[in-house]
This record gives sequence, structure tokens and C-alpha cells, in this order.
Amino acid sequence: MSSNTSSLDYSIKLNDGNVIPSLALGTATPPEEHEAVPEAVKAAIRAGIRHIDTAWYYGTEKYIGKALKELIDAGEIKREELFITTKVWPALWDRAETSIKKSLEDTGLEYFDLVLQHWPQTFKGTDKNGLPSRPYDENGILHFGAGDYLETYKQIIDLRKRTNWIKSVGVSNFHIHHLKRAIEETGVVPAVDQIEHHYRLADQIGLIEYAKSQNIAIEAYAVFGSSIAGLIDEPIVKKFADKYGTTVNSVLISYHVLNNRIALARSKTPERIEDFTVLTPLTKDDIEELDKAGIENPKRYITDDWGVGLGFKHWKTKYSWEESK
Ligand SMILES: NC(=O)C1=CN([C@@H]2O[C@H](COP(=O)(O)OP(=O)(O)OC[C@H]3O[C@@H](n4cnc5c(N)ncnc54)[C@H](OP(=O)(O)O)[C@@H]3O)[C@@H](O)[C@H]2O)C=CC1
Ligand SMILES: O=C1O[C@H](CO)[C@@H](O)[C@@H]1O
Repeated sequence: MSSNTSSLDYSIKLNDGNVIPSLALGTATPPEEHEAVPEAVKAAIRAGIRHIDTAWYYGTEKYIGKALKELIDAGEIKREELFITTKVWPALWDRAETSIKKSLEDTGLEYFDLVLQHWPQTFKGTDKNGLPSRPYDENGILHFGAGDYLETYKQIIDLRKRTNWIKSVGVSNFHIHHLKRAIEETGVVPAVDQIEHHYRLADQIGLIEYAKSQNIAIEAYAVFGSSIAGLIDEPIVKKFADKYGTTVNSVLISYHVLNNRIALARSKTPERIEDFTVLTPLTKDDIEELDKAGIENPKRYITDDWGVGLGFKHWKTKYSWEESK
């Protein structure tokens, strides 16, 4: 695979002045694949990827920490050359300090480049195994609504002031009304909003435009169609990979990077990760064609119950709220 330019050449200046690499390795890896995470992280860094996206919820932070320690100890990379993101989960909505402290311990890092509020939601209680992350009771009822979701963002902002743990502060899965409230009540514009985004969700009912108007960078997740890799076999994506002699992974990443968005891309397969760096030179017309196909045939891959009612389109869950307003 050859290319004159690379996704690695792209970065974005955030609204707080910090710079974020436009391509990140995602690490929301299923538990049975956790052991593969250190090799994936090493493959990514050796391929030139400098941005790793993780979260307390993923349970992968200690595996990431292991890989980072090995590379840093061996002199292959310096901490300051990397951009590492973590997130505070709704179960810890009023305990951001506890959450971030645990993430620092597990990764072995002294600071994060970016800390996000994972969802504008608050959970209470634990699941039937006594774990806090997905508090469904034995009747399958999810217990959320434990408090005011904005508390988490406020606590992360406060922690940035009080500690050296956090460089930039952002949010995830916030719709326009959440962003407006966060800005109005704290005066701090989030540096990023991390949301599901790919050509089949080209229509985001104004969210992308609003974020742009506030200088909030968009981080796109599920760029390959998440765990089922639902976008990988789409003929239109294959068509552009063939046209430019690249791969479907490269097309799906370039769709964001060339549009000034950050792409979060996950794989445990080193050969695929190496290919994430290859840029497909999609034109404006190519991108319009992808968007048109997506608007005609939309699809959302992450439809967790805790996203119901937040305002995102095409959110289908067991509650059958086909589309929330
Ligand atoms: N803020 C939030 O709420 C969320 C954030 N995220 C973040 O975004 C990241 C990326 O999203 P994620 O949902 O993980 O999924 P992705 O869209 O990145 O897809 C990952 C899957 O695609 C597979 N894959 C990649 N390339 C190919 C290929 N060429 N052929 C076949 N399969 C392929 C991978 O398999 P394999 O490993 O076998 O290569 C893996 O199972 C996450 O890891 C996380 O960091 C994700 C969801 C929600
Ligand atoms: O970040 C996240 O990942 C899971 C799914 O992969 C999702 O629920 C959560 O927001």
C-alpha cells in the first residue's frame, strides 16, 4: 500500500489551544479480546499513531498501560509525544475524581491529554453481579436518572483547575441542547464532542454544524460500523477503495480526517492498524456521494438503552423508541 500523504499528517487545534492528532486507536474492546490490546497499542504507536482513546468503562486501561510502559521504557516513544483520552462513566457521575484517579493508576500515566464525560446520563446502583457499570436489575430495568448529568462535566472542569491530571476537557454523546446547557452553565466550551459518525449517519440534525459554530471538534466513533464492522463490506466503500487503490479502512477513516474531524478506529489486527494511516484522497464529490447514500439508507450501530431520549436520530432499543425528538 502506498500513498503520498498519510492520515498521520493531520491534527486539529482545539478551542483551548491544545493540538489533537486526527487519527486515534479505539480500545472499546470486548473482554475476550483484552489480552490483544497491548499488541494493538504497540502496533499503532509503531505505525505512527499517537492518539489512543480509552475509558474507565472499557476495562482496557491496564492493558494500554502495559504497552505504553514497555515502549516508553525501551525508549521507543516519550509520554509527551502521545495523546491519551479517558472518560468518566455515568455510574461515577458524581465521583469524577475517583474515576480519573483509577484511570491514571491503571494506565500508569501522570496525566490525560483529554478527559470526556462519557454520556449526559447518571446511573444509580449496581447490576445483579454487584458491578456499577450497567445497573440493570434482575428484572432487566436500567436504573438511571440518579442526579443532574452536568455535575460530571463541572467536576472534570474543577479537577483540571485543582490538579495536573487533565490538559483538555470534553464531552461525548452530547446533543445540541446538552452542549448549550454545558456552555451556559459553566462558561467552558467543551474541546470535543465524541459521537457516532460515519457516512450512514451523515444527517445529524444540526449537531455537526452547531459544534462547528462553537469551535467544538467532532470525534467520530464506530467509523467501521462498530463490533459487527457493518460498513466494511458496503459496496460504495469498496468502490472508493478500488478507485484509489487503498482499503475500506482507509476510505472510512479519510471520510472524517479530510473533513476536519477526528476518527477513532479500532482493530486488534496489526496489519489493519498499519493501514489506518493510509489516506484515501476522497474528493468533495466522493464525500457528497457517500453522504447521499447514507442519508437514503441511515444506520446507527451503537444504540445502548442509556442513549434513548437524548435527541439522536435512528436510536432503536428494546424500548422501541424508534426515533427520539
Ligand atoms: N464515546 C462513546 O460512547 C463510544 C466511543 N467509542 C470509541 O470509538 C472506538 C471505535 O469504535 P468501535 O465501536 O470500537 O468500532 P469500530 O467501528 O472501530 O470497529 C471495530 C471493529 O471493526 C473490525 N474491523 C476493522 N477493520 C476490519 C476489516 N477490514 N475487516 C473486518 N473487520 C474489521 C475490528 O475487528 P478486528 O479487531 O478483528 O480487526 C473490530 O471488531 C472505540 O474503540 C472507542 O474507543 C466507541 C463507541 C462508543
Ligand atoms: O464507549 C462505549 O462503548 C460502548 C459500546 O462499544 C458504548 O456503550 C459506550 O458508550
